[in-house]
Amino acid sequence: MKYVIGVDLGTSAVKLLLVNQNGNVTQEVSKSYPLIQEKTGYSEQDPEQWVEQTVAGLSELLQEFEGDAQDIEGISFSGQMHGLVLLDDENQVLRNAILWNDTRTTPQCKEIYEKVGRERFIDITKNMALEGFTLPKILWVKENEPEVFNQARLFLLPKDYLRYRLTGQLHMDYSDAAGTSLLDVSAKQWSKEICDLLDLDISICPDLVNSYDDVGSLLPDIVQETGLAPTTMVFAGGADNACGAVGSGILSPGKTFCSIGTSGVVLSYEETGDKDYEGKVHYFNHGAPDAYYTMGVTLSAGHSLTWFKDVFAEKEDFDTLLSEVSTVPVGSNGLLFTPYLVGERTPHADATIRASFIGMDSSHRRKHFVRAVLEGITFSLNESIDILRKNDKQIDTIYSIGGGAKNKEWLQIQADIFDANIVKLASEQGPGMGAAMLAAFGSGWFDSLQDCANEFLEEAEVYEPIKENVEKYKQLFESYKKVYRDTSEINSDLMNYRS
Ligand SMILES: Nc1ncnc2c1ncn2[C@@H]1O[C@H](COP(=O)(O)OP(=O)(O)O)[C@@H](O)[C@H]1O
Ligand SMILES: O=C(CO)[C@@H](O)[C@H](O)COP(=O)(O)O
Repeated sequence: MKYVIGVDLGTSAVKLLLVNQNGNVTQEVSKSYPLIQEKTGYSEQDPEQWVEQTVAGLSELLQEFEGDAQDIEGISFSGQMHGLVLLDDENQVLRNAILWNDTRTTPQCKEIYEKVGRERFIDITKNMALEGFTLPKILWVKENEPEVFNQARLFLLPKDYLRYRLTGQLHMDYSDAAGTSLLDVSAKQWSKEICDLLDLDISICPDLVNSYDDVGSLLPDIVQETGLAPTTMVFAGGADNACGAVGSGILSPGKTFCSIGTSGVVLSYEETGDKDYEGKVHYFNHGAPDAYYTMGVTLSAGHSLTWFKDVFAEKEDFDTLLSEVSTVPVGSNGLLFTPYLVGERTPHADATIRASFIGMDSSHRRKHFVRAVLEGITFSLNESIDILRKNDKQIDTIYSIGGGAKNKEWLQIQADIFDANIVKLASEQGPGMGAAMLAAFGSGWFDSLQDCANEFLEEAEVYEPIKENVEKYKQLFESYKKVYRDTSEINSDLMNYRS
């Protein structure tokens, strides 16, 4: 039997999947690393920890692997998007990586619009200038840490740095490059115009490759440390959402997924890169050949539930915390939650907004808060679905992936709020599976990613919307949307009290 490995470099952990030629996940390893949050709005990680934990995870995987290491033909990567890794002329990391959920760069986003022009910027990058994206982070370092910036020769994204440390080769794939705000998304090339207008040397941008391209082999010391074979081919991989799309079969028009990980994403396949969504949703290059996708992002989706658990139920696991959700009625007895713990992206690009519980009543118990958190996260994702539907997308079936797809009640809540059939796949590890599929396709096992999806992906369960709940949620969604409008000014005042 032959195998491939999918490495998903997530925000909370790196997850490794060993997948055989039939698409079965035969081994899984997960290794976590911390976030570094020095101030409100800051979110960083030490790239060295990504490398250490991935190498440790690969060694563990290989120790337990009963086959011959040479049977593992390929490895590829899925990575948390947008994170800035700056390298000097000896390819040494210059500072901690600044991550996708770091929102310190509001002034730099303004500067981008001032110098490039909002319309022109969206025309080239197909996206708004958002705090989480990479370009404003580069400008922040340039302005705030000139001694660091002056040494910077190249920037990479998280999984590209990890791959560099495993292979010694420097590249970035199109799907991840699309999230930097420096790529001309339709033309698939770095934008010299944006670099020039912002006084950046275009040589800071790495060489571009396809997600399924063979980019070299493992370094001898990595082979030795992990037990992998030197013959294992390394494929570039892609942005976690592009890989999630591959790994849940979003490979043709009309297909949509909802992913609830640390962030939450609603993503839909696009055949071309030339539609005009005016930046209302993200519009990026796919991991599949010549394809694109649109998506809306809830910054704090699973993160809201994790936050609630850490603060109010530290010692419980998610299954215990969620065990009473089905005993709470639709609408959590009048308790509403908005998941803006770290600001928001879609539909409100707003780094200042913060979360709310509205409607607290002395009858409410912890279980009401838990259901309200699940409903609030799902309402937020429904705002993205709303935008896509208003742009003539037909969304009647949604593939649900990520940690949030582990809970049956939550899957039913998704079906009822989205008013769509929710399909849970046999593996909810979309991005890791997508990375493995890129390695399988790159290794020549299949003629196309679609053929690979036909072989690898299996629908496990379908959740249908319950009419009565759909109606109740439709009304509540209108109240949910008012919370942003009515709390944004208060939250902006409260900024003065945050440190
Ligand atoms: N058993 C569970 N039931 C419901 N939600 C869960 C469960 N386990 C984890 N989650 C949610 O999934 C999130 C993690 O999802 P994951 O896809 O692993 O994230 P990431 O790739 O961002 O690290 C957690 O933040 C949590 O909210
Ligand atoms: O910023 C985005 C997408 O634009 C996030 O989706 C990140 O890519 C990280 O996601 P997770 O760690 O939640 O998977």
